[in-house]
Amino acid sequence: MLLLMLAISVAVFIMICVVFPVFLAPLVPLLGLYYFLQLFYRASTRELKRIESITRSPLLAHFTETLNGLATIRAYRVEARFARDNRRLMDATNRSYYLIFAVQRWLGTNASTLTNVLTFLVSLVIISYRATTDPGIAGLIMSYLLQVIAMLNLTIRYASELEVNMNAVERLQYYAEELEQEAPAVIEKTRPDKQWPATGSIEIDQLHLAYRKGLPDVLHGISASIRGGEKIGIVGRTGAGKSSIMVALFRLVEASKGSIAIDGVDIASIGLADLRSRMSIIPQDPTLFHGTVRSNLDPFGHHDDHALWDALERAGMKEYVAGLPAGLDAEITEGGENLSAGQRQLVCLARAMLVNARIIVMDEATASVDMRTDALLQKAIREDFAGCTILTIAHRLNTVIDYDRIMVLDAGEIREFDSPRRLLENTDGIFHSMVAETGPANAAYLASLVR
Ligand SMILES: Nc1ncnc2c1ncn2[C@@H]1O[C@H](COP(=O)(O)OP(=O)(O)OP(=O)(O)O)[C@@H](O)[C@H]1O
Repeated sequence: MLLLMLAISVAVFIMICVVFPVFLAPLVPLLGLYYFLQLFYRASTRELKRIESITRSPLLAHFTETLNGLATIRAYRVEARFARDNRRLMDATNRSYYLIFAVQRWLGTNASTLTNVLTFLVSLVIISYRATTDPGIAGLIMSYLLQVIAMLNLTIRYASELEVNMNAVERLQYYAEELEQEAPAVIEKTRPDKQWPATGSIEIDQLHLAYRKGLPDVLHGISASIRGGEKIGIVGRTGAGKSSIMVALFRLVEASKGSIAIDGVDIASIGLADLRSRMSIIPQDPTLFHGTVRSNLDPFGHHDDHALWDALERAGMKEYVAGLPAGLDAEITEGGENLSAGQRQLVCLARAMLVNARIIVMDEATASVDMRTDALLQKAIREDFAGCTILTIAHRLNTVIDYDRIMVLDAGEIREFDSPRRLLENTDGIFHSMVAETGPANAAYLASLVR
C-alpha cells in the first residue's frame, strides 16, 4: 500500500515537473544529497543491527542459564554476581540498540532539513513564476512535494530494515541448502527385510570415529564380535569412548573408517530410519516430549491400546498411568517435567519394550534412579529383554557384573573384552583395578556376583 502510494505520488510529481521543468532545478542536487544520506544510513544500520544480534545472544544465554540454575545460584549466594553480569550484558546490547535509534533520528533530522530546504526552494521558484503559474498547479506541486519527501523517508527506513531482515532469510537458506545433511532415512535399494535383525549379532571391524572432520579420532580402530542375545557391559573411565560406541551404532556421527555389521548387514549401507527403528535406546537422561503418555510411548501410532498398557505394565508404570484421570491421554509437559526422573526412565523403558527390538542400548540407564526403579529396570532387562542383545554403558559395575561379557575401553581402544570372571582373575587388568577401587566390601560383593 505504502509503495503504491509512493509510486502514485512520484508519478504525479514527475508529470507536473515534466510539464513545468523549471521546478526540477532545485530537486536534482537535493535528491543527490538524499541518495548520499541513505547510503550512510543503510550502512550504519546494517552494522549496528549485526552488533545488536551478536550481543543479544550472550544476554539470552545468560538469562536462560540463570533461570535454570536459580537454585544453585541462591544456594551459593552469588545472586549479586549474576545480576551484575546480566546488567553488563544488557548494557552491551542496549548500546547498539540505542545507537540504532540515534541513527534513525539522524536520518529523520537530516531528511527533514533537506525537505525544508527543498520546499523553500520550490516555493521560491513558484513565487518567482507566479505570473505564469496557475495557483491550482502551484498548490498541487507543494502538496505532492511534501508527500513524496515523507514517502522517501519511509522508503529508506523500510528498505534498510528489509535488507537487515534478509539476514534471517540468508540464514534459513544456509540451513536448507548448505548445512551438511544426514544420510537418507530410507535407501530403497538396500532396505533390510522386516525381520532384520533376527539374531542381533554385532560385528565391529576396525572402527574409527571422529566427531568432526579435523578433530582427532576418539575411537581408534576397535574391533569386536558380539553374538546375538549376548549381554555386554561397556565400562571405562570418563572419556574412554563408551558413549561414542553408541554414537557410531546409531550413526549419530558417521564412522571415519571401519564398519559395523548387524546380522551381516553393514549399517552404513542402509537408511537411517531403517537402522534406528530396529534398535532401542534407554538413555541416561530420558527424553520425553510435550504431548500425552500415548504419544510419548508410540509417537507414530503403530500400536493399539492393549500393547501400550502391556508395555506400561511390564515397565511397572501401569498403576501410575491408570490412576491418572486421562489415562493414556494424560498430558506430559515439555521434557516430561511433570514426571519424576525415575518415572521418565520407566516410560522410556516401556517405549523400548513396545518396539520389540533385538538390540537394546542402555546408556547408564540406572545412574539416576532410586532402588525400586533400578530393581524394576534390572528385572525387565533380565526377563523382557532375555533374548535381546544388550549393550549397557555403565559406571556402576554392579549393573553389569553378571553380564555375559565386559568390554573395557580406555582412550578409544578396547583393552579388555571377556567374561567378568576371567577379567576379575586377571589381577593386572583394568577391570580388576576398577573393581578394587569400589572398596574391599563392594569388591567382595561384586566377586560373589560373577558367573
Ligand atoms: N560431541 C563431541 N564432540 C567432540 N568430541 C567429543 C564429543 N563427545 C565426546 N567427545 C570426545 O570423545 C571422547 C570420548 O567421549 P565419550 O563420551 O565417548 O566418553 P565416555 O567414555 O562415554 O565418557 P563418560 O563416561 O564421561 O560419559 C572424549 O575425549 C570426548 O572429549
